Amino acid sequence: MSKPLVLVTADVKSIDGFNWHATISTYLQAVLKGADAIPMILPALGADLDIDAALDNVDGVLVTGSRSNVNPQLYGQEPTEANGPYDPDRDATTLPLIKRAVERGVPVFAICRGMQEMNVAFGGTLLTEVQEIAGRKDHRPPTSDSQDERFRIAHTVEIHSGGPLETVLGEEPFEVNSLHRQAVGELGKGLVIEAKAEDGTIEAMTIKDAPGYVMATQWHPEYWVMTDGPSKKLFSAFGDAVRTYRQKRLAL
Ligand SMILES: N[C@@H](CCC(=O)NCCCC(=O)O)C(=O)O
Repeated sequence: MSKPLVLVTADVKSIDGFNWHATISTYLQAVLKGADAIPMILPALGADLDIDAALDNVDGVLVTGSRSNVNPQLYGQEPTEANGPYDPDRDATTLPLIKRAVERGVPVFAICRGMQEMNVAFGGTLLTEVQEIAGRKDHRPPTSDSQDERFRIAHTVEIHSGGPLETVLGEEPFEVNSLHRQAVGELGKGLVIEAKAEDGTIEAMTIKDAPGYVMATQWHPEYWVMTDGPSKKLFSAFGDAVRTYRQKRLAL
């Protein structure tokens, strides 16, 4: 069978006076090598993009992380300069993309900002500056020029029993990296917690009764996908889901 195609979401970056639609190559490499699929960057063209037409031709969606934050207006709060940077074109693309992909049963894997977007897309809220909330730990990366250092293993995650994450990774707690200052607050409609950090931060989610595979992690399995067991298993499970979806899609 030919290789499955996976849409990878893009950030909008201003470079040399132009808007570029880009993502970090570790996400693309993880789709290519960890899921054995072809990554295709979906530009953040918002309402100009026909999301259903894009989804008609693919087998999965990877919603990437990003330093920008989801605009709080999208979950009923006020934007502030301190809470930024924002990326309105990305928000206008990823929120409808996630919603439609989940509704249609297209496999979705959402990472970090991607998981936060999934929660907002289904009506949930986000907490901001988690490190300032009583009882919470600092989930931000260290300041370093070394990405290996920034994506270092940072804390333990405990898996909720009986869910799809336990099916993929087993029941034992495991270690993850951590590069965020926001976190899931009130859960969106249908969202189910799959894992938490020791300080109660929601670390993984799926969606109850979704017609297709859905997984979201607050940590970054793409970064260590070639060397870390749980990261490998997560991308391999996503790859299996997109291959199964492709078989069905091409048989129609
Ligand atoms: N901005 C949000 C989402 C965090 C996220 O996706 N982080 C990826 C950052 C990658 C990097 O810093 O290189 C938040 O802060 O919670």
